[in-house]
Amino acid sequence: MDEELPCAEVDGEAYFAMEDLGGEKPCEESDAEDVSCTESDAAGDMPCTESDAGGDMPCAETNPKEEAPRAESSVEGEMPGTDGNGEGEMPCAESDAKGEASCCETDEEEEPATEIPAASRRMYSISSPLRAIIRLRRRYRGQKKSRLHLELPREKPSELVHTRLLQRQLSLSRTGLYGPSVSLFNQSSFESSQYFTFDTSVEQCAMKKCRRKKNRRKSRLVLYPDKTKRYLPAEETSKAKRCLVLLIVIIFFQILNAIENLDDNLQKYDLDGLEKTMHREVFGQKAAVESIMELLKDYLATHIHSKPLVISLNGPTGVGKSHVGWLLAKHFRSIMDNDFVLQYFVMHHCPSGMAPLTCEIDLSKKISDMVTRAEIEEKIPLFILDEVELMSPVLLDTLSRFFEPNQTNEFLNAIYILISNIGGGEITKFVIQNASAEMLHQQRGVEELLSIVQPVLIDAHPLWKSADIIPFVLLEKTHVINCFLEEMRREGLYPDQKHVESLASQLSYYTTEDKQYSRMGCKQVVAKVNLL
Ligand SMILES: Nc1ncnc2c1ncn2[C@@H]1O[C@H](COP(=O)(O)OP(=O)(O)OP(=O)(O)O)[C@@H](O)[C@H]1O
Repeated sequence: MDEELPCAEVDGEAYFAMEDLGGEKPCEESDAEDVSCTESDAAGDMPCTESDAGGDMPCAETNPKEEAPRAESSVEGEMPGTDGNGEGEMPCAESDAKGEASCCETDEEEEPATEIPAASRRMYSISSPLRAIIRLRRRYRGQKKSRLHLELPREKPSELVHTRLLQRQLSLSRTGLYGPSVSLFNQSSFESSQYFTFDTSVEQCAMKKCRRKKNRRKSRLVLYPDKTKRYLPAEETSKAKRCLVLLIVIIFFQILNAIENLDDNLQKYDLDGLEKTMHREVFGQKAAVESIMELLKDYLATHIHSKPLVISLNGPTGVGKSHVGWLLAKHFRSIMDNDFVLQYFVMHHCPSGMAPLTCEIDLSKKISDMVTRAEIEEKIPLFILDEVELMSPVLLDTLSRFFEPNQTNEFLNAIYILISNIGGGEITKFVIQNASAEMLHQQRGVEELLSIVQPVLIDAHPLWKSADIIPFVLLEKTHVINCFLEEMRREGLYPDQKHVESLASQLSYYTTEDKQYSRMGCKQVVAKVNLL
């Protein structure tokens, strides 16, 4: 028993220790130790006997795939020679009976007959309970090994082998079964061999995993720095901001409403219709008509003004100033009531025999009453003052006070049309001198003409400083013919072209190189037609 017990304890470890020392030691070498071979067979988890049976498998082949089933079979007690032989007999006999390539059967065939009985005898000499303990211990170790494989599933097969070899080396060195030389060898090889590196790598791997986890936690902390809030700031509702937005919206709608009101005013006064009428019935004064309509459109676009609109129609006699006055009065009377249009003729309303103070009071009363009524009804009154050149300086002064901007609103919302032939001589001279040039009917010519006429008017009275001056130019012969045709149609006469031309030729003209300008305009046309 002294020799058998160590053998029983050594079991698989002794065998693996020999493998480690010898590298790939064939089974015959391990079989040289009878006990180890027999125990391996008895346990059924040692591959050495199989390699012996095959004769070509090295003993170092510790294929886990082959070990696992053997361990299971041992646990289940299906190993031949133990469970099959219930009396504790060697499994070899039953294995032979079944015809299976059992390990012991192979040993018996290959090993000398003298050695087999000795080994069998030693094994048989161990009592059945002891062998059962040995078997249980081996099964437990086998299960432990298989558990180790499951714990390291990603390791490569070669690395697994090295790991197991290292574990067994350490086990051997602890037990001291192979003496101090073996322990020393294992210790030195463990310290200097490549296995140490591998083993360390396993630990490093575990360390790296731990570090990775720590890093992950740190990275999460980085996402939420200490001085940063970890929640979205609550939106503060500012009342001032709401009020500002409301104010902007109100202003926007007021602007929109004002724009619509502008269109409403233009439609209310039908300025487009007025413009068409003016272009149709006023001859030779295209620039003047356009200027008048532009001023009216600008002023009548809104009801709020800083000063009244004062338009001064100036030009020589008979060119259509009063005619335009009549057309404006007719149009605005058709749009508004007669109460908001005043035509003031100086020779008629303030004759030469009347006291200037009376004319002043009368004119002031007429204007004040009309603007007051117009303000109540939100309308803009129109004052057409003709023959202004005949007004006394006192009346002009009175009139000028109504043009000032520092007044109440009702006086600011009014249109004054001043008709006079003041500056007519300067306009006639300018037109004759520039007859050949086309600038007369262009903006540049109008501006130049204004620069001549305006000083003359302001010199006559300062009220023209606040007036928009519209110069009426001389009418050409073709315009005079049109005046005849229009007047004959108005009187119901047949407009014979040759007759009209002969009538027009009876008037006097300013003759230039290629044009004829009527000296009296169309003033004599009415009288000539009345003679027909
Ligand atoms: N440009 C014109 N287009 C159409 N008709 C005109 C034109 N000019 C004058 N007439 C006709 O001649 C008549 C007299 O013209 P109007 O009274 O307008 O002249 P005026 O410029 O006012 O001259 P005055 O300064 O002497 O009063 C008008 O009744 C009108 O029929």
